[in-house]
Amino acid sequence: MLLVEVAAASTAVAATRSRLAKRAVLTGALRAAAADGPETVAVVSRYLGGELRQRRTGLGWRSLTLPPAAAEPSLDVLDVDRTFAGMAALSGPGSAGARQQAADALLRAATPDEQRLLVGLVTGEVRQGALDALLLDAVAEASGVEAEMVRRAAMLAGETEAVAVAALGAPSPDDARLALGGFALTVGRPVRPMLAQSAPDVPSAVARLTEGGAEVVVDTKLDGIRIQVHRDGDDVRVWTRSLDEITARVPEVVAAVRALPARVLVLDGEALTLDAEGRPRPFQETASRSATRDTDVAAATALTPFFFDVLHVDGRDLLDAPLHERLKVLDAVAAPHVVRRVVTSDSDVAAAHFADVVAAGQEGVVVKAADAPYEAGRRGAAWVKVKPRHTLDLVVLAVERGSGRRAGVLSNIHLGARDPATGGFVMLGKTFKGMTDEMLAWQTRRFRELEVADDGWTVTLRPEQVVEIAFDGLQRSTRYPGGVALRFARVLRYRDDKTAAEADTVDAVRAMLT
Ligand SMILES: Nc1ncnc2c1ncn2[C@@H]1O[C@H](COP(=O)(O)OP(=O)(O)OP(=O)(O)O)[C@@H](O)[C@H]1O
Repeated sequence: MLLVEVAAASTAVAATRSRLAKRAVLTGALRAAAADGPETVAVVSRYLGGELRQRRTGLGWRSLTLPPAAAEPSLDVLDVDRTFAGMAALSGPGSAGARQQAADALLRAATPDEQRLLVGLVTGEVRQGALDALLLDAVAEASGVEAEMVRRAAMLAGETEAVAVAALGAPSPDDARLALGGFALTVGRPVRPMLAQSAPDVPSAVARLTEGGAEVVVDTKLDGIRIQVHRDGDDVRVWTRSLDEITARVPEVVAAVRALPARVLVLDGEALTLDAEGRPRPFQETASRSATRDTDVAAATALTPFFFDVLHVDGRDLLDAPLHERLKVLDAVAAPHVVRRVVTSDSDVAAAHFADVVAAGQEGVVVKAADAPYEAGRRGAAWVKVKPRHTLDLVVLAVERGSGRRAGVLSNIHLGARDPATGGFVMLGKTFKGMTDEMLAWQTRRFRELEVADDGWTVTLRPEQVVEIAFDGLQRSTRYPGGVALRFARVLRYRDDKTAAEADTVDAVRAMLT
């Protein structure tokens, strides 16, 4: 299959706002790929989702200067994939130059449309969560199976490519169903974590879940890093929320799980650093601890794992078991490391637990439907988080140079919410508050990597860096284009475990304006 067909599909998807039209284009492209065989489906499903198959190519987007484009399309998708694989495999002296040459040759052979696609793939610009969801629907349509089956398989596989290959490679819809049914939870292969919706306070969270007097689980929300731990005998591996493996960096988590009384286990939880009294230390410490490879720092700030869910134990898959059953198993296998919770249908009891945990320095609670299964990868209705302070995950659109004490660093950041209607971002305000010296140094480096323009005062960025912002309230605004602005916005932390596609939307922000 020619790359130009994928480029045309990608342009057509971006050009329409209709989900149906987008899905039809993706379905057509996937069918064309399927006619060429599984290798082509593998590459095309990645490219349509906006990413390369290679996690890292070593190519920096800044080094991509566009040579003149080719007049006629000639590139085959499999050749393009091989070229990127070659670049990724280069190492040692001279590899940067060789990579550059290979990129230049590839871009020279590409038409303008193809160049746009290739640059988008290298920079990650076209990648979006919404696109992945659409792509899965297109896989379902192209293979004639139910969308729900495809989604479930993708969550269990932790990726779309393998699922597209399995579904589209099957000779009939029944065979495709069979192939998709084969994606089970596999110990050693992480699944996408279940996510939570939010509610402004405990009574509304409880009310959402207790219709008919049902009980809810009110779990302590710990402010650490999400961990998914798989154990198979003595082999223990740990992944983050974004499914990056961090096993080597968290030996204390590995040791704690090895000491539990089960041979095979998949646990979901949070790791954090505690002080001598057992109160959580500031999140920044947990974050820098889990990112470091420095053994001195690691020894000084040990991480403690806490678990709030179990997905598998000794041959038994628990994804479809109701939460109350999973928690019984969790208590039996992970007792010393289980998150504190109450089970109730009484909103006052839930609110009292919330007050207790916040007083103890924890972040809030997650209220969960006791009878719900584990919905891997879904921000479903069964988990609702409540925090005492307002926060939003926004995207940094630009940054201004600091002055005075901050001369020489990039300081005041422009904050944007995602606008699903346009695929762009809407500015909600600026802030230079809440940044530690360490954060200022980090962001000055980071924002230079994302720079697209610099007028001498403001540096415009590629909208990729997610930042978690605390604020005191919202106000209507004529100054900002979304009609809404943040009051007293301050930086809590940079979120490297989230992509811009996962940032909060301007609609969600407007809905908070009451
Ligand atoms: N007891 C708990 N149950 C579920 N999630 C918990 C719990 N304690 C802490 N968490 C964290 O809260 C998050 C749930 O919120 P959500 O799914 O919206 O993810 P998030 O966007 O990373 O949230 P946040 O920024 O609020 O931590 C989980 O990803 C997990 O890291």
